[in-house]
Amino acid sequence: MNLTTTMATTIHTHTFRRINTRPFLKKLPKPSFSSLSASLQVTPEEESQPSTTQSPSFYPKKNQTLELVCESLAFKGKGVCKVADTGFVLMCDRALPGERFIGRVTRKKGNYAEVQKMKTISPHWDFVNAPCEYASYCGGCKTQNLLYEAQVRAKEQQVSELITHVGMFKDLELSATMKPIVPCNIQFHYRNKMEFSFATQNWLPKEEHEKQDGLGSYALGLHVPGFFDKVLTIDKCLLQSEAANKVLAVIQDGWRDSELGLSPYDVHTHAGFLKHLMLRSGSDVKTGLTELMVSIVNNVNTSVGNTSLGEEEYILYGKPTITETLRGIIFQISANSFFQTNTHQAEVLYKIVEGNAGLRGDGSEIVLDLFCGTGTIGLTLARKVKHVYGYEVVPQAISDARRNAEQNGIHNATFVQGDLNKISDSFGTEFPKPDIVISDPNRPGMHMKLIQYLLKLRAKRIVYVSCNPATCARDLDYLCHGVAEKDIKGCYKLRSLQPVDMFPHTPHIECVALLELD
Ligand SMILES: C[S@@+](CC[C@H](N)C(=O)[O-])C[C@H]1O[C@@H](n2cnc3c(N)ncnc32)[C@H](O)[C@@H]1O
Repeated sequence: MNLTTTMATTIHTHTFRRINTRPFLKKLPKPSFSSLSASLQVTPEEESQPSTTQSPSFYPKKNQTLELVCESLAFKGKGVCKVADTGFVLMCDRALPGERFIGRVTRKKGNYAEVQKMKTISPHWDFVNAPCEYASYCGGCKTQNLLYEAQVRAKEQQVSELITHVGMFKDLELSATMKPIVPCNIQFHYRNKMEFSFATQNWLPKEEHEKQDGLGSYALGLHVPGFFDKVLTIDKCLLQSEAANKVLAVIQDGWRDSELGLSPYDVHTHAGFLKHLMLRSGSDVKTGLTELMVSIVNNVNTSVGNTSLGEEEYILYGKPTITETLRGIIFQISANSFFQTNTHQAEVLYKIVEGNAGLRGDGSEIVLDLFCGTGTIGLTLARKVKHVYGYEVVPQAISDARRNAEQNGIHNATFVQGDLNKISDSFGTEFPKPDIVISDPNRPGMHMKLIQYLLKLRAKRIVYVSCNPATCARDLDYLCHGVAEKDIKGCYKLRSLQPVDMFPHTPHIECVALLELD
């Protein structure tokens, strides 16, 4: 039978306290990427050693080996190398700023090529030993052996480049608006949710073959980057809590037991039963209990895609939700609902959002909370405003948001389920004109229809929270400069742009942008 199952296990653990990030920021040196001049040596395919020939009209051949120096990190954490004379760009996974290495050209794309790292000649400037034994292969963390201060500098640099080149905000305009990145004071065990995949084949790096012998052919772990069918078995992830690691270890010990008859899902044949394991941790403020298993949820997913959550949910043990506390508000979250995965840094993020919202605090303003999830941002603002209207596509998240409002005694918040990519012309007639719009879309950013709606609405302030600086730059460009091909004029001014690091050791970057009517 092609029934595939996602098992979601939720556990209780500690809530982190918010820590002042300012003192750390002062210590961060300014980005210094421009001080490194990229060097590149070209090797003809037939020669085994890299040569020192440089061509001004360089265009690499597939399989060509090159000596390269990584200049900076691009979106998704790939290292950027450039040909000195022509600026031709080569992208290399796991190359870090300052690292000199031999790379092989694997793919040519329009105006850049992809390179695979073969051998490091000299390490990058800020090398540190990665504490995780899987760091060299796992797709979760890619920059663990880059000093954390250098990681955040690289992220800040990326945001600045995207907003200049994609967002078309000029350097001068940007220097007045872009703020230094807010780092994350907790750099390990910060994730309250991790998703692992089951697979029929356990991928092992060559040197690990012997060491891990005996694990069998099945795998439960994280995907090897770039391969939808290769999973690296791991029994401990340094990004999740120690409690979640204990649960993972127990499951690793037992799930291959043939008597249980739980075979992993096979992405090629679509046979098998277990597809994903999601571990979520929360905090129980009432009991203060930690490391308590509160629920096991079986989520049935009949799609053959890689989505982890499907159509039906069965509570196998315990409660349907876990509890989390943010900015003094208690949230109940069900397995299908989005919740910020770094609770500690979500506190920091939401404080920035509130600061940007610039609420008068006299209870007179209307807030529109787009992509509201379980209502987290709207509910943290509700006590200062007249009314919050939240929109979200996932029905369970809307039920959670309504229940969260009720349980926290908040009666001035309305949550509506709806797809913001498919808004009708009448969207917005059901609520009064908002003074402040909060928009927190997922990675694809905002649909053009929504952008057009916002440009017509002309709320005095938009706070745009983004987990993808590329689509954030695009949407800010539309809102501020308009969309020429559609003859739409922009009407906002970018007042501030604040990158926030929510995910140390990974390429992900969060940003909060403040737009005000021009
Ligand atoms: C980055 S999360 C933000 C959630 C919330 N603001 C928070 O901080 O917890 C993005 C949310 O947008 C929702 N979403 C994604 N696509 C959507 C769409 N087309 N229409 C409405 N909501 C959508 C997701 O389900 C998710 O809850």
